[in-house]
Amino acid sequence: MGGPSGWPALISLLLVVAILFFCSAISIDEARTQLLMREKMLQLGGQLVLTEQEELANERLMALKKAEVVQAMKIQNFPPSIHFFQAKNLIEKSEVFSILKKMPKGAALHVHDFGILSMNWLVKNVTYRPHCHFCITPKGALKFKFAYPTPPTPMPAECSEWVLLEKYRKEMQNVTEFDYGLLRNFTLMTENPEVDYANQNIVWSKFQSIFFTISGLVHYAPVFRDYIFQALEEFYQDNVLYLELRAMLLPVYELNGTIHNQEWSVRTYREVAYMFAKKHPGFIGIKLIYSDRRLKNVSFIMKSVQTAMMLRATFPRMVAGFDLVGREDTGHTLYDYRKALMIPILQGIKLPYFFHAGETDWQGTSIDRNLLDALILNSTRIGHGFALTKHPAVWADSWKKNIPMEVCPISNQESSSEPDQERDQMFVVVKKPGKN
Ligand SMILES: O=c1[nH]cnc2c1ncn2[C@@H]1O[C@H](CO)[C@@H](O)[C@H]1O
Repeated sequence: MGGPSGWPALISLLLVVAILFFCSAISIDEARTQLLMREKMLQLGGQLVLTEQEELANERLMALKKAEVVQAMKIQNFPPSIHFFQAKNLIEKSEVFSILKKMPKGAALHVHDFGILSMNWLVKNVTYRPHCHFCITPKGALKFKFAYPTPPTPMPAECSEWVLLEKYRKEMQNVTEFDYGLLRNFTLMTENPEVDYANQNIVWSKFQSIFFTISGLVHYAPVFRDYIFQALEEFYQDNVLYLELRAMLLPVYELNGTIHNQEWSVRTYREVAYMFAKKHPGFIGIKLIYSDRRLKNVSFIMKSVQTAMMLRATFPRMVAGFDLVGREDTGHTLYDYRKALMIPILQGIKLPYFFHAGETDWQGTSIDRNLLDALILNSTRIGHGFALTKHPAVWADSWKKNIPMEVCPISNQESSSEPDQERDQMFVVVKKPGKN
């Protein structure tokens, strides 16, 4: 009997269904909003409360960022997901980057003495100074030396005869091309990183040869001063107001061959930073983390630890502590050096450590255990540390002990053969253990 009398029932049934449908739709939206809110709170900086003005600035920045992401999706080319050497040009064109460049950074806490400025300055400024000589080692590496008169020819096993660069350039047809060639010798930059740096041995070997090559330029006393000043200038342009530098304090030389000691170098860093601060409002200063190479035998490292203690006692406001640098995978472990690294504590002297540790993919090896020893030796901070994700106990304790990780995804990408792996681990490391 489904006559007209059945209509109201049908209509109410439909109404119930419609209400149920909309209710569940609303609850889906609500649930999503809630989840999104929770995730936002868990994000880095998610609990920051912005002022009205900051909110406005954030909205503008996020709008620009979204536009860049949309564009990247369209052309399927997203700079953070490609190799830095290929992405650098794109990054430099980004409006978001130009804003980030101006924003206050505070401090740069992990930089190395030899890699703190644009290498083009070395080519265009330093190699054009008078008395600059070069020679070529049997392995094809360039070596530089400022000297007057031209130094005697080295042993053939060491280097070719010294060539005065000024004279060499005068006789050259294409100086621009030569200078570009120099620049290629001073940086890792290449168009095909995946091909040119097929494994980590190749990239680290080029990396070391760059430091070898520029060393003779940077350690010439008049250049050394200008080098520090120019580096601070470049950081200041990026709004970095304080730096802690890993410095090996290698001998600095004068034109007549006089060689300066490590105290001289620390004093020079101090003088230049002071002079720089006078001319640049807001600049705070620099500190040095005296560093030695983890290739050396334990007896040498014992001496370096003592040097670090001496330098810190002499320059307590300039020398922050000690670190070991160089490729972790092929170097000595912190455990190998335990006798040296325990010297300060056994003498009741405080020498803060800033160890590179966990800059390795080789899980379960003795190198991978560096993170354990960095923690046990109370490292003030840990350099890189991307292996931390494989050490939940160390991760938890370093969080408890307030030991920050100094992260640099671009460095990890450059020194790696699997560009994205370390970078992805890095993003996890900056979070609290066990959190997303
Ligand atoms: O990311 C790094 N990990 C370990 N050592 C490094 C890194 N970058 C530079 N150096 C090392 O620091 C010294 C110059 O101060 C160089 O020996 C170089 O190999």
